[in-house]
Amino acid sequence: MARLPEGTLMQRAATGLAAVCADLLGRVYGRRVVLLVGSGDNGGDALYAGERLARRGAWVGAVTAGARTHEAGLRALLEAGGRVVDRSAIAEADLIIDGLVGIGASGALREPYAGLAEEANAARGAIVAVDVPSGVDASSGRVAGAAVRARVTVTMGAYKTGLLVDPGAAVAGEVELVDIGLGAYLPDPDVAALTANDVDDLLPRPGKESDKYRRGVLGVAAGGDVFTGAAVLAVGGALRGGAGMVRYAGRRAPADQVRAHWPEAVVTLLDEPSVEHVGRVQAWVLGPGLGVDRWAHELAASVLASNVPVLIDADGLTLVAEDRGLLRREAPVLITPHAGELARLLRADRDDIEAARLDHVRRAAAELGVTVLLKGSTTVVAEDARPVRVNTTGTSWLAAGGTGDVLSGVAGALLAQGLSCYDAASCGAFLHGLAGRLAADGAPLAAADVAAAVPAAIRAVTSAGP
Ligand SMILES: NC(=O)C1=CN([C@@H]2O[C@H](COP(=O)(O)OP(=O)(O)OC[C@H]3O[C@@H](n4cnc5c(N)ncnc54)[C@H](OP(=O)(O)O)[C@@H]3O)[C@@H](O)[C@H]2O)[C@@H](O)CC1
Ligand SMILES: [K+]
Repeated sequence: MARLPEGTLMQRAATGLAAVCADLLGRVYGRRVVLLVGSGDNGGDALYAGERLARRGAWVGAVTAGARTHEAGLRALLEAGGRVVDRSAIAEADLIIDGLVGIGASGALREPYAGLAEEANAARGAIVAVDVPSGVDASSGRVAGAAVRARVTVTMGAYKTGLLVDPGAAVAGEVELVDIGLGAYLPDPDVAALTANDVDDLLPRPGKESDKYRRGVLGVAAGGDVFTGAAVLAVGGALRGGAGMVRYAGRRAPADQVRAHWPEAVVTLLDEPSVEHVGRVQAWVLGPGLGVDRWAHELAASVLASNVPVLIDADGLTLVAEDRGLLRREAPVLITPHAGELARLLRADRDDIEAARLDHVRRAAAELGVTVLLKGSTTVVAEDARPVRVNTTGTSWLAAGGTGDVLSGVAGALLAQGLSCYDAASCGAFLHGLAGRLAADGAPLAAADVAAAVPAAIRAVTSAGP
């Protein structure tokens, strides 16, 4: 293992932390920044970030809470013009950096840490927590006593479970990950998250020799007489997600709608509930708006009898919840339930799933032997023996009808282009969440807008650069 010079990781952490603070302040020069500094390296991160802000002209004061203080960090802050102050400075700060404790903490915050956390919460300045909000247990999200309530948490190297699970998640605010270049050396964490660069690396690109077949053909078995729109949205997501070609197979009403909206799609009108004569595809999306009648059940059985990966969503999930035997197949399966659909599949209680999403998504992957993308306020992807991938993009505006159908199309297109279920699900969720943010831009969105914004999301991750 290559060794990094001592302190390199902390310097990278501090640089990322200072950049987020500067963004939040807008103008750094002349602003008042107070550092809450505990006795460990979490305090060291805060001191070095304070040094950087002081060099840019901020007034920076450190409130030291422990019996010891990170010596080199304190020296750097003082040399840059910062100072040690008493706790009365907290109330006047424009920005408070919480470097009391990070992953080295154990149990409820002791004094004077707990009191400092309460004073920071009561102050007018925005709080940026270093690594985790002090008072939150990094490995579980448990809060045993006082805890800092952060506007933003800047976390180092990897997402900590405690930032993703309530009550920790509720006080973490927006979570920003700083890549400190540790990835390869960290022990396999049990949760992980893709960055824009990761998605850029994973996304398939058409090469010179690509034709529409080689780029990947996606079959879509969706839509019924009642929900024709679901088929239109899933096909739209698939076309924007980069499928070389989309074959739609279904009944008259949705087939007419798909044809009208997407002349690019190849539409097969099904007389029988079978996809045997639809032509070759590299993957299927099964279920959005399909219905749950006998015909839909037979069509599901026909799709699942194929030897290519299948993404199952919506009514498709109701069908397999009633007949789990359908999931017994050789080729991979990706399911994309929300909590209610997962509750039916696991014969569990919906509220229990909402309260412990990580546990349930892991359980579903292990018990059903499939890859699981659990939709919700935080979308998570699980596959047996892999870390759960937590999606960091997205917006609450995405809680709108039809957005799930678009996600099915996008993730299905990635499956058809050769990504594994695990990568297709997590890249699909990332792009869909980003497309949602771009489409919403602070206002309500319609599902079709999300599909339309997928290419912009792909351009955004491609141009993010290393
Ligand atoms: N790992 C890495 O690669 C990198 C890590 N980095 C950073 O280092 C952080 C981890 O630093 P760490 O290990 O020094 O522990 P940390 O969280 O500062 O706290 C430990 C101190 O807190 C105290 N304390 C404990 N419990 C307490 C309580 N309930 N109430 C009050 N006090 C309590 C305890 O003090 P003691 O009891 O010994 O007096 C102990 O000394 C990490 O979160 C990240 O920010 C980055 O620089 C990048 C690279
Ligand atoms: K902290």
